[in-house]
Amino acid sequence: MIIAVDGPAASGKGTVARALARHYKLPHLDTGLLYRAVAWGVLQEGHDPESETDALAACTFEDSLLDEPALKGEEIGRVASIVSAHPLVRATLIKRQRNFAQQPGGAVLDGRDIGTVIAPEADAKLFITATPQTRARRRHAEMQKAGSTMSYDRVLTDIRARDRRDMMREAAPLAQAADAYLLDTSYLSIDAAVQRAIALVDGRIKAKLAS
Ligand SMILES: Nc1ncnc2c1ncn2[C@@H]1O[C@H](COP(=O)(O)OP(=O)(O)O)[C@@H](O)[C@H]1O
Ligand SMILES: Nc1ccn([C@@H]2O[C@H](COP(=O)(O)OP(=O)(O)O)[C@@H](O)[C@H]2O)c(=O)n1
Repeated sequence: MIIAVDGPAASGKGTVARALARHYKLPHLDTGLLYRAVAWGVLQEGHDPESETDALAACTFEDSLLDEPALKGEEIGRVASIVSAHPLVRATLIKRQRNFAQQPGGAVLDGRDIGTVIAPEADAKLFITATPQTRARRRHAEMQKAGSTMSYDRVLTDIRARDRRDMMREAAPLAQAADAYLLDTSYLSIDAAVQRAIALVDGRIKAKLAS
């Protein structure tokens, strides 16, 4: 079974995807980490994220880089959204994601284009969302815990800028697949969001078995 989980920054898609993977005993891939790894490589070299050639040169990296805690930073997320708009960067990272999705037994993947491009054949697709203010509050709390002093207003501005960039780009923009369930987590606790996601996936499995 392949489960595709997409959505904007700090919507809770990673939290839901990890919980689904645990529940259905499936491997999970946070595909945002791949773009973050490219961003990391570009910054390490002092290269320009707006340059497709520079970004492409950072697409070859060891899997171990994905465990690097520094990839989680907000600045890396911002640069990831710049490098991820380059079509050749996306094309280079596609195979890795498709191989993961198509492994025997299935997988859960979360990102921006899983239901639309990476695994359009997924058995269940969720599009997780929340208001920009809710997402900024969550990201701000996370950052404060990690020692950041960035203001809530700045986090909100950055989230809106990232939404715009991810939705407006030509290559695989952030979009809800036509057959994805929309799950708005703005007013749901983590537990409630996870229970709702499991119910939606169970419903999809039952419908598939019955058809
Ligand atoms: N429904 C929710 N209610 C409150 N906090 C949440 C909820 N879902 C996720 N969070 C918190 O918000 C932050 C961002 O969640 P995460 O799953 O990493 O988002 P994403 O993967 O979409 O960027 C985390 O600190 C997470 O614990
Ligand atoms: N499948 C994906 C995943 C991430 N990305 C890009 O990578 C950036 C970082 O993604 P992420 O999922 O790690 O970011 P958060 O939602 O966790 O903040 C996003 O802003 C997207 O521009 C993408 O283009 N396609």
